[in-house]
Amino acid sequence: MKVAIVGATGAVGHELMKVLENSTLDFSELQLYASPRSAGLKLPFRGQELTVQATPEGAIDADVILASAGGSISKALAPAWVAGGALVIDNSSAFRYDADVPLVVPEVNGQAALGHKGIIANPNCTTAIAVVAVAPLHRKYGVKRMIVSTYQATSGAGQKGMEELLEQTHMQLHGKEATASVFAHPIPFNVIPHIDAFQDNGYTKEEMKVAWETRKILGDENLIISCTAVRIPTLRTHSEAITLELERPATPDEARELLRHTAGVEVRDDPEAKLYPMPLTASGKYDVEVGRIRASLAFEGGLELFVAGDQLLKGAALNAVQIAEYLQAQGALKPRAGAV
Ligand SMILES: NC(=O)C1=CN([C@@H]2O[C@H](COP(=O)(O)OP(=O)(O)OC[C@H]3O[C@@H](n4cnc5c(N)ncnc54)[C@H](OP(=O)(O)O)[C@@H]3O)[C@@H](O)[C@H]2O)C=CC1
Ligand SMILES: N[C@@H](CC(=O)OP(=O)(O)O)C(=O)O
Repeated sequence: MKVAIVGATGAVGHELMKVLENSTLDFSELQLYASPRSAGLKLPFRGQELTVQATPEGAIDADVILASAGGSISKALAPAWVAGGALVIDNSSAFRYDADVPLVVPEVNGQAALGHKGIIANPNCTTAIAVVAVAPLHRKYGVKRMIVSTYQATSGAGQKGMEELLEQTHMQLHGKEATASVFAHPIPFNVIPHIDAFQDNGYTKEEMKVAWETRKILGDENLIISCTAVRIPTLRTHSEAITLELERPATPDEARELLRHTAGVEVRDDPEAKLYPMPLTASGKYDVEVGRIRASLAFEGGLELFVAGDQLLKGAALNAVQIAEYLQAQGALKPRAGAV
């Protein structure tokens, strides 16, 4: 089984290599691709040095391609990768809303990927983190309405997002004015309620992705979802305050018990002991932290929660590798016929 990463030098690509290093996925070869400027760069993997290649225009000799070079690259090249026989697990938003492309979080709807050839889409990071916690509650209590406020790290905008936070913080601490380039305004000591483009309805595209993609993953087009997405000056991990109106009432204890037995979730919920989800503790972790679980004052029988998930992991690299691991474990991932 040959695996390729396209976008290996980026923020998600870096995490893909780390996750693959410790993955149970059975593969014999890893190929790394990025833009021509990175060609020749050597990156360590399992005690070896792998050379980054410029991404070719056509097919890639790999069985699984983990794509994380942005939507325009995926849109332009994924059809050729699929024509070459590869299964493409795409981190970009290019194909997420196509009816014939499954949008997958393995713990929630892994079966949607079974028997599928071609492209499998990895969800938006904010959405993936939220659904890990919300899916079991939806299954048991029926979510009617979901209101989300996000606190999103700068690495959501890639490597250059983290660099802008660090450089601008240094400048501001030295009394120099910081000019925004990646973000709409200077990010240090600030919060910016603007992620991705504003839509005609006044929401941003990031906010609408949470609504569109949560409905697709949970398979429930009736779910009412409203999100406010905010960029904050942290390096990694997205946090989210989530309010749920439920069809059948749930107590915080019942929700805690259910979430304690949910794959991909770590219940971190002991306010007296100052234990709750935070980027400081969730960064680098595979599980999504869930805490501050309490009865909602806004919706009778509903719940309030706070989640923190490393969006470079569960929101991107980890989820993509977990899709491949899941398919292999189900016997649904095989080398291409005739491949050498
Ligand atoms: N950051 C996040 O939290 C999340 C990101 N995603 C998605 O993952 C994708 C990657 O994001 P991220 O890692 O953050 O971005 P980065 O900007 O950090 O990395 C981009 C990667 O794409 C490569 N690349 C750029 N242009 C080309 C090109 N013309 N041909 C081939 N490769 C190219 C870059 O190579 P080089 O270094 O050579 O320029 C680099 O490896 C995006 O689609 C993003 O939307 C999804 C979920 C979460
Ligand atoms: N938009 C997210 C990261 C991201 O790349 O999302 P998407 O894969 O939906 O484009 C953020 O800025 O935090």
